Amino acid sequence: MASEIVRLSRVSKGFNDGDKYHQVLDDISLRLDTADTIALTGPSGCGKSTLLNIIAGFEFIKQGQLFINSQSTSNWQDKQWSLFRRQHLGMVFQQFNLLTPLNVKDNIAFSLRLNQQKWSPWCDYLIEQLGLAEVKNRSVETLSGGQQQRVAIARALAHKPRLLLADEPTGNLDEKSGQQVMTLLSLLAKESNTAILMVTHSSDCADFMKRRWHLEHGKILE
Ligand SMILES: Nc1ncnc2c1ncn2[C@@H]1O[C@H](COP(=O)(O)OP(=O)(O)OP(=O)(O)O)[C@@H](O)[C@H]1O
Repeated sequence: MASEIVRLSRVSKGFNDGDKYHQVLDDISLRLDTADTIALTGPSGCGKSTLLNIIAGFEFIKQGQLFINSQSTSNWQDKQWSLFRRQHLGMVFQQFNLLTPLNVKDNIAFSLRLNQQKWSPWCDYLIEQLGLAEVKNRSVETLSGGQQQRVAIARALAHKPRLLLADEPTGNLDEKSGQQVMTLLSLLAKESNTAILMVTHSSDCADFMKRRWHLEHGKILE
């Protein structure tokens, strides 16, 4: 049965822009469950990354409430946020944030170690499915952009997180590679029982997700 992973209740968020206040999210309520895969769309600058950053605990809210795994995060300190990120969250952001001197396997193993987890057959499966078997011992800095993107996906899914937050995960790929990555991402997330919230500007990529949230003028339309 689907259970709640993330719930926002009447959340507003804005930033000071010189002497003006720029409202980005306006009284938003939404809920994301275990079985969800959601494409987050909307024009540039509408607040998509801000919403992801709030859910990951990188941006804080003063108005409204954020619940993670049905617990209010209002009093969470850094320690609780980092525990949540390590145990339950996978992230693929526009900059892959890979550890460039390390090889593919060590990049994945490093993030597992942070969570006291060991290499498992699932990790070998991810490497194989994502077409990285032949380059697994190569330093990630010698890989192409598309290969690095796939390493970032493998690393994000290695600990079978409850939720994957992805910000334009196919942004640097050509259309065909983008479609391949989306097919794999959807398949692997399903196998690891991981929900997805994915920012995308591509309607084709959005079609891989079951639901769509469109963010505009601070509001979400489903
Ligand atoms: N830390 C910050 N300080 C000030 N303004 C910010 C901050 N973060 C985001 N903003 C502003 O909030 C608005 C929303 O930014 P955000 O990056 O969330 O948009 P986006 O929808 O992800 O854009 P894009 O599709 O271009 O990546 C923008 O006007 C941006 O300048």
